[in-house]
Amino acid sequence: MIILLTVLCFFCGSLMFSYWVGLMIHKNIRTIGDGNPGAANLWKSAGYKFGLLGVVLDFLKGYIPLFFILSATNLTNYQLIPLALAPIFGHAFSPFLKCNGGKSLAVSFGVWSALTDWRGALAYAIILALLSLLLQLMKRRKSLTSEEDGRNTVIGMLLLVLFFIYGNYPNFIFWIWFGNLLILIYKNKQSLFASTSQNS
Ligand SMILES: O=P(O)(O)OC[C@H](O)CO
Repeated sequence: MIILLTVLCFFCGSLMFSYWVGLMIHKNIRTIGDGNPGAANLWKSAGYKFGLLGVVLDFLKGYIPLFFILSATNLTNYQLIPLALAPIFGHAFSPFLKCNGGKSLAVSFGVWSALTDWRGALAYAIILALLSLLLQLMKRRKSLTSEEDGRNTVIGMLLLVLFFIYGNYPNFIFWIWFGNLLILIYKNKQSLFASTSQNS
């Protein structure tokens, strides 16, 4: 059953809603900004209404499968590890985009919301907001580059472990966190290793 559910979760994550919503309104978001097929580029190319739609859909494809699995099954903690990582992996390596999917930020929020009763996702959102604010103050400008956003995404996930340690979360949460971190590092590798001088 775990294999079947993992495949189902992977399939949910691989549904590239932001990209497809863009195509429906004749926008190829892969040609916008950093080319990521996520909600931010949908927002940039089609405005906030479509951007929010992309955020919600990409969030729900992580939240809904995990929510139902947690509600309807009695799987043990460690059995949840592949199930939780599958939607994140599905978005990052979507077969619908020839395994070249998105950065998996929105779907990660969905997964953590379901897994931690919103707490982990809220903590991650606060960490990201603080990191962005700090960088904006340091740089004395309003918007961050996509490289800076990418770096914040990874640093924020790294710092999220402090919340899980403080909250005495069980071990399997740390394995999911570690898998999520590795996927984010891989998907943001260009931002992480880009020269800072290029962006300043
Ligand atoms: O990480 P993704 O692919 O869900 O995209 C979300 C945002 O567009 C990233 O800034």
